[in-house]
Amino acid sequence: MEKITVVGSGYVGLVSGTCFADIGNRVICCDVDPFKIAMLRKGEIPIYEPGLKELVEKNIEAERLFFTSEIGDAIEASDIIYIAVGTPMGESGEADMRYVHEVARTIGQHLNRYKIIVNKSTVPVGTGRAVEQIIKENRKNRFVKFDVVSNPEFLREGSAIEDCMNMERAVIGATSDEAAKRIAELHAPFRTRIFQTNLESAEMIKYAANAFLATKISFINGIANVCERVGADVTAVSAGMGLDSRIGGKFLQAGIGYGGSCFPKDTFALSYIAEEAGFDFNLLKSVITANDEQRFVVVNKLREALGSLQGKRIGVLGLSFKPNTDDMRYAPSLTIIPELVNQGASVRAFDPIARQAARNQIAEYYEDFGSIEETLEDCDACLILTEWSEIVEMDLTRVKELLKAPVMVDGRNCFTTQKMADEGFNYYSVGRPAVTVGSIHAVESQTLSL
Ligand SMILES: NC(=O)C1=CN([C@@H]2O[C@H](COP(=O)(O)OP(=O)(O)OC[C@H]3O[C@@H](n4cnc5c(N)ncnc54)[C@H](O)[C@@H]3O)[C@@H](O)[C@H]2O)C=CC1
Ligand SMILES: O=C(O)[C@H]1O[C@H](OP(=O)(O)OP(=O)(O)OC[C@H]2O[C@@H](n3ccc(=O)[nH]c3=O)[C@H](O)[C@@H]2O)[C@H](O)[C@@H](O)[C@@H]1O
Repeated sequence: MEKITVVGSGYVGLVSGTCFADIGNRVICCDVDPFKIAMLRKGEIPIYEPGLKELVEKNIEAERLFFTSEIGDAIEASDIIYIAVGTPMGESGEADMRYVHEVARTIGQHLNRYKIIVNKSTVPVGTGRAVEQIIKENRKNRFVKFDVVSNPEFLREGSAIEDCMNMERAVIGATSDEAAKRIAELHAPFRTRIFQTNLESAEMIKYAANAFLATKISFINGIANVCERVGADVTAVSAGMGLDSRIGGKFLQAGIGYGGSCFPKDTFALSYIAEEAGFDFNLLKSVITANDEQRFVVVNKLREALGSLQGKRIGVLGLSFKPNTDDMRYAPSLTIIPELVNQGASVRAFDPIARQAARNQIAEYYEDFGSIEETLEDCDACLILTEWSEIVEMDLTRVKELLKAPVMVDGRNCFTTQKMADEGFNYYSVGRPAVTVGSIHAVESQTLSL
């Protein structure tokens, strides 16, 4: 059993802190936001993440998980301090390090005995060393020792607990072998692979992994754009490519580009890091530009389907950047909906969970509805932006009755073209031939084992 304090009770701090408690440690999650802490103490969860509420409640009850805004006291009471505060995008695309540095100062001021300081936030190379320096400058007793470890987080929103409990690997970079060993042992109940390296490489692995995944997405979106023009089907192309184990089938889903709290900011941050280091990372810059442009693919398809958007009413289904989260950070809907309005359309929109979060950001651009039925009534077209299960499983016959004409633009390729042809839709998806009522469709692709 380790005594752990997690500083920052946002997405990562709360999920990882709860998971550390669940495997038998005593964990104090703290935050500068007193309202967040007050909510958490009552078992109320400030974010939408499947299974998190139950796990928090279980560990509060078991007296393994605690919440406080007395950060100094929490640090003094623990032996391992995780830093899990935000590193948002700064003005020039760089990671804004002010919160990490502030926490390092607080840790220095409360370093009452040996501690291991572990950085979980996504940070530029050199941050571990900077944290070490800040703690040294702020500690009251220069004989009190400490180590700094980089242990980046790889969870995904929407499947965060599953990702944490069954992590594919834990990356650990440390200033001492003993500290690395102790953090590796902390991960033993997760039965995961440990990859130990130096501080700098551990910090870089996180950016490299996110940038590579973002590259895969922009690449397949580029292939999708070619597929449409030459009569190929990107879902078949991804499936066929993915059968090669050197490529792998994951993160090859074409659509409206990546969003969320991390890929957009981390690709910018890595591009900035490269530039500062004297390397013009053109490939990564193109990934970012391609992603920005991909948003507008669905707007163009709506124009293709409807002629002009002037005076048209569009029913948008899904607002969050992906299903199973209410996170609206860099969600494609934030760009697409205002563009529809700029082009003269009026927008009605529905999201099963992110309604409030979306309203906080772009309320002036659309009318918000509580169901798919209300949203689509009398619309000229339906536009899918997030593949929530409610949306993928909706009754298409009913959708057709609600719309003025059976026009659907699908930014997430939720349905097969065959199904939409059978249902009688004019269906425009990403990287696949458009379906128009009465058109003939080829047999779906399949893998045969001989
Ligand atoms: N959200 C995600 O899915 C993932 C995020 N990450 C990385 O983890 C880090 C944290 O991300 P999120 O949890 O999404 O951020 P978040 O914005 O949800 O939470 C950050 C929390 O830190 C608190 N905070 C700020 N300054 C503080 C201070 N001085 N003392 C105590 N608390 C303080 C804030 O009040 C906030 O509650 C970022 O570097 C992010 O890139 C890594 C993997 C996944
Ligand atoms: O550093 C982070 O914060 C996290 O960023 C991503 O996780 P997350 O942003 O929660 O979500 P993903 O499932 O990776 O999806 C990101 C975006 O890419 C899009 N995407 C994903 C996969 C795909 O094939 N195609 C595609 O367009 C999604 O719709 C979404 O907008 C990474 O997957 C995590 O490993 C990482 O820890």
